[in-house]
Parts: sequence; structure tokens; C-alpha cells
Amino acid sequence: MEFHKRSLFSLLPVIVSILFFFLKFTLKTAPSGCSLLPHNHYWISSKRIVTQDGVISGAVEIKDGKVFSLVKEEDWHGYIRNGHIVDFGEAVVMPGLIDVHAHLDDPGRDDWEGFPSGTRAAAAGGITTLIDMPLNSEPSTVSVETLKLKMNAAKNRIFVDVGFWGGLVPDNALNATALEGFLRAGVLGLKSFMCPSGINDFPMTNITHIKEGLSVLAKFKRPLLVHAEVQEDVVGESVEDDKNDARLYSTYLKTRPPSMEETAIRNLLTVSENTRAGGPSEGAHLHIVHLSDAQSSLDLLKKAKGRGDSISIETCPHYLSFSADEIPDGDTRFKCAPPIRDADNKEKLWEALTGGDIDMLSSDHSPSLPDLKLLQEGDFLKAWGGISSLQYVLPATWTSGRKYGVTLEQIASWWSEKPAKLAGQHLKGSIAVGNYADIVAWDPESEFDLDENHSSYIKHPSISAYMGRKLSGKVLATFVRGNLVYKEGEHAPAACGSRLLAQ
Ligand SMILES: NC(=O)NC(NC(N)=O)C(=O)[O-]
Ligand SMILES: [Zn+2]
Ligand SMILES: [Zn+2]
Repeated sequence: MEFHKRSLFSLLPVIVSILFFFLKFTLKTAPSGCSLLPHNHYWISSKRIVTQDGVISGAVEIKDGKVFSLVKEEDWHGYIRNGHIVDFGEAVVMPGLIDVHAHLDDPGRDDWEGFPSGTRAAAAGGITTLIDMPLNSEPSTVSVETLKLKMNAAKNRIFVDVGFWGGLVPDNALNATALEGFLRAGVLGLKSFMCPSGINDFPMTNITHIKEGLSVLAKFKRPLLVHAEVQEDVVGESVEDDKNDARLYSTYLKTRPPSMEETAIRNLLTVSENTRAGGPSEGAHLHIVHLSDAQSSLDLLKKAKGRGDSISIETCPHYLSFSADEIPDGDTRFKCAPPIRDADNKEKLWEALTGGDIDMLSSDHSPSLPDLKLLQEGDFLKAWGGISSLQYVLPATWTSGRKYGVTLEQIASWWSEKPAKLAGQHLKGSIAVGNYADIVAWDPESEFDLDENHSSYIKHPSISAYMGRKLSGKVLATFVRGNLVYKEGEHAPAACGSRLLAQ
């Protein structure tokens, strides 16, 4: 008896470690609610997989949330004996979209959008990573403390991966210690406005602020994103005139002419030369958000890029989908800044995008409470500016892009590869061995009506400018780090997205 007791005691560590192993194993394989697929190791197959070496027919092997291998169809026969295959047939399998410009307004204004609704909408739209803008939440993300509030608001409430831009504002711009602390805390880069942002705790910056910001960003090799419009007084006076009707889109358009973008960009280019190789801010990068003016502003930027300034340009699907002449009077769903311009400008934007002068796309999803859109009054001058589009950007890009002969590889470059680089996400942006398995499967041929019967997950679908349109390109499934987070109208029950902090 004595003997037995002693030997049992000596076996105790072994028993405990077996139990521990068993527990660990079951925890790892038990469905956690993060994925609609109960597999950790599986294959996604399709006739059209968009890779860095072109579109292939074959399969992507996923293991532990990453891409483990890419198998071409000719090598595929007999490759797997008893594994799980998710077959998408002719549908496109592409890297998940990375939206580098979205306002989720959480914490503080989550009645406008919020992390849960915004990231569910993102997942349903094939967006696997989203970088949240520092303004429209309350407070704005402008310091280490306010970044902590963002982190807390996002904890266990995001269905896709979310990173954060920090605000460059007069309060922190000339304080290198504060900015360094902010960047060390993990914001992926900074964002500033050259005109009033409409948000009280997010004042605009002048060129000195921007120059100083760039010099700090250089040390961290992170970008500065700029809303490049400056206010011009003359225009302000002319709209006060009673001849101008605030319900006319043309009235609004006159308040924000292309010269506002052009002047801002001329100003920016006086400091962007610092980002050149050998320049005082080498390592920093200037990113122009939501470019609308495809003429002088774009020409200036092209020249600066040619000279070696580190600059990239984004535009948004709404500038590529709509033109001023089609916007009904009083329909403030289309109000945004800079504004949607004429049809000729839209053509030029497409030319610049397909020609490579515009680098990438983003949603600039900027929702608000429906009341603030003043849809009853239809007052373009007083309504909140911002287009709601998050869930629809892939079909919107494809629906207009098809007319311009856009390829699947171009879509992947504008929506995944280039944005991943801007946001410093080196293991994202392409379906490549070793990268996170962030993947969207979608059917380019499938058309749908975007009406109230469509399952929309953004908080206020009624204020989206896309409502009422017919779009092509239906998202079938979205995978984030190997988790199937969305599949044909269903989301994974648990919010398991990662919060991305720069290291
Ligand atoms: N406060 C905002 O969300 N502004 C946004 N508004 C737009 N684009 O109309 C933006 O990105 O500038
Ligand atoms: Zn902006
Ligand atoms: Zn914005």
C-alpha cells in the first residue's frame, strides 16, 4: 500500500503534464466561435486564384492561420489524401481587401458606426484588414492615452483585423517627444487635415506642423496621410449669394473647387522633397488621401514622384463610380470632401489609376447619424460630409472598373498589395507562402440589387450613396488569418480580429 501511494506520487507530474497536454489540445481544436469552419489545416481551391505570379487554377493550403503552400492544378491531383477542401469553383480567390481609410467612430460616436457593425460590414465586403481613422470617434486618437481608449473599444469587438492611424494636430505636431511616444505606442502612421475637419478636437495643421511631423515619422519609417484641401475665402463669399440654392449639387461643388486640392498639394510639395533619398526626412512618406482632382493636382504629384519624393496617392470608388451631373439635387448622400467632380474628371481618374499614377483605393467610409445628412431638407451646405460605402467597395470598384478593362490583378494591387505596404503590414496583401491567410472569395459575374432586401451590416445603410444601384461582384466568403469569418450572409459568432500595433 505504502509502495503504491509513493509511486502514485512520483507519477503525479507525468499525469499533470498529460492532462495539461490534453487540455491544450482540446482548447486548440475545439470550435472557438472565431471561424465558421472547424479546421485549422485545410485547402481553398478555385479555378481563379490571384497570386503575385498571376491568376492560377489550383489550391491554397492553410495551416495555423497562414498560407502554407500554393498548389497549381497540374500538381494538385492526388496532392491531398484526406484533408478538408473548400472549393470555390470558378469564383475568384483573392487576397482580402485592406482598407486604409475608414472612420468607425468608436469610442464615443458608435451610434454613427462602431467597431462591431463596421467590422461585420467589412467582413461581408471582403475586407480583412481595416485601418481606422483618428477622427470622428470621441475623443480623437491624438495621444498615447486616446490610443488606449481605441484599443479598449476594439477589444473583443472586431471581426476583422484593425490598425489605427494617429492624428497629427497642432497640439502634438511641434512636440517631438509626444509624437515619438505616440508612434512607439503603435499607431501605424499619422493623419492630418489642411482644412477644418468638422471635428472640434481634430484641428487642422499648417505646413510647419506637417514638416515637423515628417521629420519624426522618418525615424519610424511610417507615413503621413494628408487630407489635402485648403480653404479659399473668395469661394466662401460667393455661396452666401442667394442666387445659390443649397439643394443644388452644383452649389456645393462650387464651394470646393479643384484649386483647393491644388493649392494644398503645392504647399505639401514644398516639404515632401525632404522625404527623398538623402533628404532630412528620408524614411518618412507622404500619402495623399482621397484625391478627387485628376488634373493640376495629379500633374503636380506625378512630377514630385518623378523627382523622387516618397509619395503615394489614393482615390475612392465614389470618385470612380459617380459624376457630378448624375447627383440629384438635394441628395446629400453624395456629399463628401473633396467633392465628386464632373464626368471628364472621373475618366481622368480611371486613366490615372489604370496607368499607375494613382497607387491605391480606399473606402473613406465616413458615416454619421442619418439626421445629420439632412435628407429631408437636402441642404448640401449644412449636411454632414462623408460617403458610406464600406461593405460595397469591392463590387463598386468592379462594376465601374469592368468598363475600363480592369483586371483581377489590378484589383488585388489597388486594394491589397499597395495598402499593405502603406500600413507596414508585411505579412498581408498577397496570397503568398508565409503570409496570413487573409482571403476573399467572390463571384465577379454575380449581380445584385443594393436595396433594403440586401443584407447590409453598416449601421445606417439608408445613407449610402450606393443604395438603389445594381452591382456586380458578390462576396461569397471571407477568411481572416485562416478563420472563416463570413460566408454568404453569416458571420462567425465571436469577434476574433486582431488589433494591429506597429512594433
Ligand atoms: N470628418 C470626416 O470624416 N471627414 C471625411 N469627410 C469626407 N471625406 O467628406 C474626410 O475623410 O475628410
Ligand atoms: Zn478627408
Ligand atoms: Zn476620411
